Amino acid sequence: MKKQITIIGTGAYGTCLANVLADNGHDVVMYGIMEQQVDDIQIRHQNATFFGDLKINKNIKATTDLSAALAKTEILILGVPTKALKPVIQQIIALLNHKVIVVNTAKGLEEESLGLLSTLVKKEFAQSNLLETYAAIYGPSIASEVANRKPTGVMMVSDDLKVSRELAKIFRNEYFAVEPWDDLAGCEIAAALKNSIAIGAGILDGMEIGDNARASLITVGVQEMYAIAKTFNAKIESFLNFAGLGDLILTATSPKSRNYSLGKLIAVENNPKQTLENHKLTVEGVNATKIAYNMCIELNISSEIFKNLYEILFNYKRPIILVNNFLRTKEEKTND
Ligand SMILES: NC(=O)C1=CN([C@@H]2O[C@H](COP(=O)(O)OP(=O)(O)OC[C@H]3O[C@@H](n4cnc5c(N)ncnc54)[C@H](OP(=O)(O)O)[C@@H]3O)[C@@H](O)[C@H]2O)C=CC1
Ligand SMILES: O=C(CO)COP(=O)(O)O
Repeated sequence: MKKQITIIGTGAYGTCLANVLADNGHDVVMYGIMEQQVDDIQIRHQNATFFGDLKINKNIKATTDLSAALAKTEILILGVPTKALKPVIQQIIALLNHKVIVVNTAKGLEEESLGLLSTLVKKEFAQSNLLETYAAIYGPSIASEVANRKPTGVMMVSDDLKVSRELAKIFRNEYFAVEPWDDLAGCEIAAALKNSIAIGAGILDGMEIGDNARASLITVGVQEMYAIAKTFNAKIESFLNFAGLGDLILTATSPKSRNYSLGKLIAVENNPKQTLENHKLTVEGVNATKIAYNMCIELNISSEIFKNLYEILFNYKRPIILVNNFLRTKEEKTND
């Protein structure tokens, strides 16, 4: 059945999901703050900021009027980065007058409470009684490939598998495979922390340390990610599926990933402070590293990758420290 879907944010991922959903015959309206991007989508059926002259589905509507964008919505997709979630939700609640299903796309964690984004979103909606269901979409899905209708596998995750199944049907098509799942904590932590590991992989590749080293870093990385996730009762199966392994492999190996690319640049320029100050793209892994580092301290988890990445990204230590330390296993440290 045709759904009324609103996408908040006219960024790369919001736009490619709008394309998937419009291809599936749903009514899609995008809300954006950049007039030029909104006009590009509404009038020229493209989003040149992210996808050059690629034409997107001409039925996608776009507006800078949030109230109009929310008027008929049944499914609200949050397509903004983690740091914008809270203010955006507050704006939405002030204008919304009926219940909605919320699907989050942001890959991050909550800094203040060292907690999950699902908890943050549900808490923000709690007083309003406007949240019907919360779900999130995770998996290896570089936006430009999805926009070009290249085969992609993702997971639709909520607390209730039945709800995930219903939502997955709305998104699924011949190029966009959507697997329903019910482990929000596991998928959220995997989705957020793979971005940090991708920065680490980029650093190693920028220093031309080798393929063995990259594979080893990814392996130790997934162990550190899962050690944190276990404390949230995450399921190992989440880490063996698109949200975990799939997205980690993609983001930690593809030059199309902004996290991986930032890591590479940090290594090549060898001046983390300057590289980070000059970098303007959305790179969720920087803040995720700070949160993971603090989680590890709080939860008493040993972590060479998050610790050394934190030193590089926040104390501007030289990237070589990651190379020197990431293979210092727990066993070795016990024998020190
Ligand atoms: N790109 C990808 O391949 C994928 C991204 N994701 C995740 O999706 C999330 C969004 O990423 P992505 O789309 O790539 O990011 P982009 O930087 O491409 O887009 C983010 C969009 O959100 C807009 N925005 C920011 N703040 C607000 C606000 N307060 N109100 C309305 N719009 C706002 C930005 O506008 P402005 O430019 O004006 O700031 C921009 O248009 C991230 O968490 C990312 O990790 C998930 C899967 C794949
Ligand atoms: O999450 C992504 C792909 O699944 C996008 O990764 P980047 O944010 O590193 O570009």
